[in-house]
Amino acid sequence: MKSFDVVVLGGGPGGLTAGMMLTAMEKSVALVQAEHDDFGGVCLNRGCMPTKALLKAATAYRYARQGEKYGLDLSAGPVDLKRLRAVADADLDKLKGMIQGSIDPSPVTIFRGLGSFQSEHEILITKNDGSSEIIRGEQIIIATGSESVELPFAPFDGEYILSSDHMLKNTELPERLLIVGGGAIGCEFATMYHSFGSQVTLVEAFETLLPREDAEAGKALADAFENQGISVKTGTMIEALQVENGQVVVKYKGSETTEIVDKVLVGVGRKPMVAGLNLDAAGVEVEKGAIKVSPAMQTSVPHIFAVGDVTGGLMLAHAAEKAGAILAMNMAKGANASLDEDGVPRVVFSYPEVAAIGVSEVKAGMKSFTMSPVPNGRSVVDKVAPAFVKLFAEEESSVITGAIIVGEVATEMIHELALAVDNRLTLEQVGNTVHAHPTHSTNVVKAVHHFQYQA
Ligand SMILES: Cc1cc2nc3c(=O)[nH]c(=O)nc-3n(C[C@H](O)[C@H](O)[C@H](O)COP(=O)(O)OP(=O)(O)OC[C@H]3O[C@@H](n4cnc5c(N)ncnc54)[C@H](O)[C@@H]3O)c2cc1C
Ligand SMILES: NC(=O)c1ccc[n+]([C@@H]2O[C@H](COP(=O)([O-])OP(=O)(O)OC[C@H]3O[C@@H](n4cnc5c(N)ncnc54)[C@H](O)[C@@H]3O)[C@@H](O)[C@H]2O)c1
Repeated sequence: MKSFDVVVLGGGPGGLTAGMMLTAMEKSVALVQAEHDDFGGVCLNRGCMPTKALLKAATAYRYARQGEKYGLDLSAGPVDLKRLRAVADADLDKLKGMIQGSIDPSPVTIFRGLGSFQSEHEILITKNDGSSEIIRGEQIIIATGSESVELPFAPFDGEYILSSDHMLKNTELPERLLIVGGGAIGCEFATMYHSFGSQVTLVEAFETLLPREDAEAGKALADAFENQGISVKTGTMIEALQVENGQVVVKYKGSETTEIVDKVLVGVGRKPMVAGLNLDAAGVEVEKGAIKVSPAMQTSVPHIFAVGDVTGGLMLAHAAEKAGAILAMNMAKGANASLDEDGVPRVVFSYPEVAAIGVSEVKAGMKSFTMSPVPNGRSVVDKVAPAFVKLFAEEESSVITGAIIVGEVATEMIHELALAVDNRLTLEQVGNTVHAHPTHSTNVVKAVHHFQYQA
């Protein structure tokens, strides 16, 4: 039986980062990746990157259709999703090549297949062709990611009731698309398909979109969506989705009216990928569907660790990657460091974009300030809505503890506030920093100044 210092299950941002760092620190590492994805995990194969490639096409298409606004005569024919997907695939191939380029020269040992526990040190790897082998790890990292959650009354069928995985393979533009769930997936796909020309209805159970974020920002996003023509139904639950004659009949809870759509995307969250791991064979405990870990990512079995989406919490690629790096250092140096989730930016690539850092509500000893969106030079010539900026700070010290921005390039703008939160910078320090003209970021400094001088 082949034996390694560390066996890593899952080659997404969390597992790949941890595995490659441990290899660089001269551990013998086996990286086990299921055959249905290439290295890069959900993020590269069916998450962050294909969605962002298609959202870029959506932005280009939106600009082309609004050429007149800029004094341009542009013509935009209908969208061919097959062609867009082929372009996105070429991007993904480049990115996969870059990952492979870092794996190839490294001494890491690759296994392709599904890993599962045989005992607390042994992993069975089963390939699609049925062949299998068992390897041993002195230590083991579980980094198997997550999978889409289904609606109990309407399981995925891949044709009408779709997960984000299905939606990314879809090559037909639905005339009417219902999206269930106003989280990151719902808002990004609403932007994508609305831009491509579908009639989109976005349904969220809570009263605001992105309900884990600040409610005012969620409302600002919903208003922007409504102004564009996306139908947003917050505080709304669906009772039934019935496929009839090639369409889906949508029945809302507490209402007699029904709606007919062509396809439904269900984006109601993701759950840790623990199925099939045979965790009982190793005695690894699960809590609320996620692998139970200490802040330093140790499971209930001391030599087994878990990182990324499979641990629940923030399901973000950069969080998994950073946690993977911390875990690798912990394992190599016997340390106990943990990921500070307050320092992880949370961004949504909708139109407008939403980006947040740190706290999302006023806690004891804190104050907040919401700046009404004020047009500036950049927003006027770009012909876009000015950024909504909300800031949170400690009452006494004025140290910035959180921020949320809704607007053009918010996902880039957030990083100065991430630096502020991470380094306990004050409103004064950020306010004294000269911001280039004309940029959207001048609204951040304007918000800081208003916050400093408010009554
Ligand atoms: C549509 C969509 C868009 C997203 N967009 C963004 C974004 O823009 N920004 C962002 O930060 N995050 C985004 N995310 C979330 C991001 O993809 C995840 O948070 C991130 O990929 C988690 O990394 P991970 O390493 O924990 O797991 P994953 O990336 O899920 O990787 C785990 C890998 O392990 C493999 N695996 C599973 N079980 C086994 C097994 N038994 N044996 C071997 N291999 C196994 C899986 O096939 C997978 O390839 C998006 C997610 C989705 C679904
Ligand atoms: N840009 C990004 O970083 C990005 C993009 C896409 C996905 N992701 C990650 O992927 C994960 C999954 O995304 P997601 O959007 O599916 O999950 P999510 O948890 O972000 O949002 C799901 C939403 O669905 C709502 N919901 C749940 N059940 C519902 C129901 N029956 N009817 C109506 N609404 C319902 C919830 O209230 C919630 O607002 C998230 O952790 C997210 O962070 C990140």
